Amino acid sequence: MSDKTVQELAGIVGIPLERLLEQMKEAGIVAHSAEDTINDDEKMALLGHLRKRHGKDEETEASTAKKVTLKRRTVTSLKQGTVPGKNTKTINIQVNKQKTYIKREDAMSDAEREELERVKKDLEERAQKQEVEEQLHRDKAAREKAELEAKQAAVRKQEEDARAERAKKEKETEAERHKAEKAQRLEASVERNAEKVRRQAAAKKVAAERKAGGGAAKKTVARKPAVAATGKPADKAATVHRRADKPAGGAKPSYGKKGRKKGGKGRNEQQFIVDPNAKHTFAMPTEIAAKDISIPENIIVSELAQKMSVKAAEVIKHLMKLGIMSTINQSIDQETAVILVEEMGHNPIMTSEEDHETDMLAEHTEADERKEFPRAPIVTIMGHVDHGKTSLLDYIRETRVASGEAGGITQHIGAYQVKTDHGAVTFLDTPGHAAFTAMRARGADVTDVVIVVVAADDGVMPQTKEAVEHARAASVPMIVAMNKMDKPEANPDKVMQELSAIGVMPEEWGGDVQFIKVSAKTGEGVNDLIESLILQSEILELKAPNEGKASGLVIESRLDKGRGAVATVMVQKGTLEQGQIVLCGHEYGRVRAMFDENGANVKVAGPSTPVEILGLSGTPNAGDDFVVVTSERAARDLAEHREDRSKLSRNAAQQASKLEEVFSKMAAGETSNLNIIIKTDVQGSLEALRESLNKLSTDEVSVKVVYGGVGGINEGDANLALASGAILMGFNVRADATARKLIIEKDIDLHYYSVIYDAIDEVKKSLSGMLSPEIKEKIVGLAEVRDVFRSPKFGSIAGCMVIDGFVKRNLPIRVLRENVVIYEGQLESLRRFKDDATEVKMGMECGIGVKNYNDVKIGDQIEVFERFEVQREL
Ligand SMILES: Nc1nc2c(ncn2[C@@H]2O[C@H](COP(=O)(O)OP(=O)(O)OP(=O)(O)O)[C@@H](O)[C@H]2O)c(=O)[nH]1
Repeated sequence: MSDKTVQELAGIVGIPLERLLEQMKEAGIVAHSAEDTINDDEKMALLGHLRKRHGKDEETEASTAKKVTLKRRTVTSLKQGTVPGKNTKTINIQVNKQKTYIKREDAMSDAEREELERVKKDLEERAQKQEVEEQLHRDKAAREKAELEAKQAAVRKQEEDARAERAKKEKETEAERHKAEKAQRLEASVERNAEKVRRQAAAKKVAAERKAGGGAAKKTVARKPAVAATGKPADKAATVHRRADKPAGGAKPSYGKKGRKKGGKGRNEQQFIVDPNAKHTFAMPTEIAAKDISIPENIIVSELAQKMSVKAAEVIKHLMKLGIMSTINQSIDQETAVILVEEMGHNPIMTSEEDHETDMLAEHTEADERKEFPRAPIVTIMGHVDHGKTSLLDYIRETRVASGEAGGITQHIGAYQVKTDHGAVTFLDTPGHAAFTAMRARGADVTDVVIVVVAADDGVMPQTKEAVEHARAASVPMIVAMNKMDKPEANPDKVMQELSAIGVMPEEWGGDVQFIKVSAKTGEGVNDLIESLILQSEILELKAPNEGKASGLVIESRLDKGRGAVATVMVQKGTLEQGQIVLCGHEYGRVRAMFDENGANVKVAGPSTPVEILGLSGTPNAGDDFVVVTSERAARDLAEHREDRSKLSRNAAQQASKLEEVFSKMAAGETSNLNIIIKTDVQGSLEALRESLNKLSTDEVSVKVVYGGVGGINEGDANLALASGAILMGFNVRADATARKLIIEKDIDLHYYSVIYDAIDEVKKSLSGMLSPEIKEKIVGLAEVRDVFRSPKFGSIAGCMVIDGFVKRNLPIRVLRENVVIYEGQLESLRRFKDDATEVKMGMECGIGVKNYNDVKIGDQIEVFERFEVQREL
């Protein structure tokens, strides 16, 4: 190692010159400037000093071995000799090995050592610095924590103070409220007592006056001074009135003998201030207090009035303002009621009857949180006429049911269950689309799977397509049964082709519909069909709870002589037990007895089981739901509620057309809708007219026959025309007297026709705005046939009474029987008391001879009319 200047050493070690000089100074090495040299000893001395300063002992350091020498000696023996075991010589061979390990440090160059030292020192300094920093950090954290805790304590204290303050205030307010209430009560009590005193005084006065008037005046008058003489009552009266700041005499007449007695008994009267001038007044409310009025789907006018605390007449008046004529017992729909309630300054709250019913039902039925288990599929068979639906059902029933159940089939009910090795299948024995759609129309989707039966010898027919459509519309999976496979002409491929053409793709062709070849005659494939049904139900994962109260649907019902109402129900959930109370649509009752499809008495029925039940109050409709409820009373209430609801909705439906019409007319204008009511003499004309008129609808105008019927026009027809804003058309029929009155009164548009073409032509022209001058008929008079005479000259002569207008000779007439035109012709003779007459007025009798008509009868009417031309206005 060579000597180096301080400057060079500082460069090597990598520390500032000043610092090195300082450290050298501390180590006792004399060096003043950068140019001073520093030898090896001095360097070592400096290093030793630095180590010492950093807590390391030079000696210890020095004492640690810098070199380690390992020595090993091995001795081996070698035997020498010709004959083994004799004259042998052993030679020992010793091998000495020595290995010296030198500590790496010692092997370092000075520069490297210095470098190492420098790094060490640097690390040490950094560690020191870090320690100081950490200490500072710890101090800071401790300070912050203390501060935070202090703050939290302050906040807690503040909160506690606020709470205490609030509690104090509440206590005070409560005390004040109590005080105020007490004061109020006291005041009210004072007022009540004062009122009592006033009333008593007044009553006494009246009594005294009456007595005075009835001869007892003397006595009363005589008593007065006596009372005054005692001083007592007078004093009391004086006390009372003194307090009221009124002269004592004011109350004098009120105190007779009785008054004194009373005064003596009850001291209350003296304690209160009485103002005889005070009057009990009633201030009329000046504003309507808006109420929340709950409005169901339909509400009776009187009920609505009651809810708003007004008279029904008031409600009717407001309805009139809205253009609605109603009576007190009429039901109005929710929409109208809402408008009305708002008009009358209240807040309408719409409620749904369904919600109400659901709430009512929920109280008495089972909440649906029950555990579900797999159930049997419910199957409907559909298909074209004569394709074998009934035969297939019969085959299944006969083979399965008869073999499985003792006693065979004794009874036929609308559904039955067959048991198979793989599980049960329930068949709805109502083949055909009508039953299926009728159930669906009632919202009863009871079917899980549809079997579409197609005769393999016949192929896809119109009703097959319809069946497919129905199954699709109901989103029910289908299985195709290709029936009559026993027939030689059976062609299943054709069936598959035809069905796939309408989108029913067989599984074997890559579709999702199972096609099964069966024969209802031989039974071939029926097992496969049932198995595929079971498979389908497994795919559908049909499940239902089989415990708890039952619910389901009515399949059919009938009235049986001796047994009363009999309903076949399908249990969908839970278990139905004999003796339970059921609600079935609008009917209810205790299940007196239950029978299965074989007529065997059963006590319980689980999901997918059809049973016949006895004990209902009436026959429910197919598709009605049934539920088991807790009590007969609840069942009756619910049944009545449902009955009311349906009545109300029937009423409302009748009215809805009227209301709708009012609004739609306002919104769409007069020409957008042409409603027509037609009455005809025969059904054939009605259908022809209805069809032709409905076809006249265009994009701009919709022609709608809102009602059509056979027979004369009656009051109901006129009312309906009024309600629906419809025109009335009589085809060879006439309006009766009451209808006529209403028609005239309400200015209803009535048209009579005798030729269908005329009716259609007129409507068509009026729609296209091409109205030609109109030939109008005016009925000028009406005579009623009271007697019929035979005249050799004129044939039958009708002895009539003119009941309306006048009858004039030479005018055309019509003969009406029960308001239906039976003859149209000419008046041939008109006589009054054997004299010819030109005109006979209302209220007079006359004899009418009708040209070429001899069939007139008592009770007929003879209508006299005239024709004239009217220029149409567009
Ligand atoms: N050969 C043969 N004839 C069958 C088969 N299935 C039904 N038939 C006959 O086909 C005819 C019609 O059968 P139904 O069961 O009445 O047919 P359906 O579809 O119920 O007829 P509707 O009730 O009128 O719609 C009857 O004469 C049955 O005997 C079958 O698999 N093979």
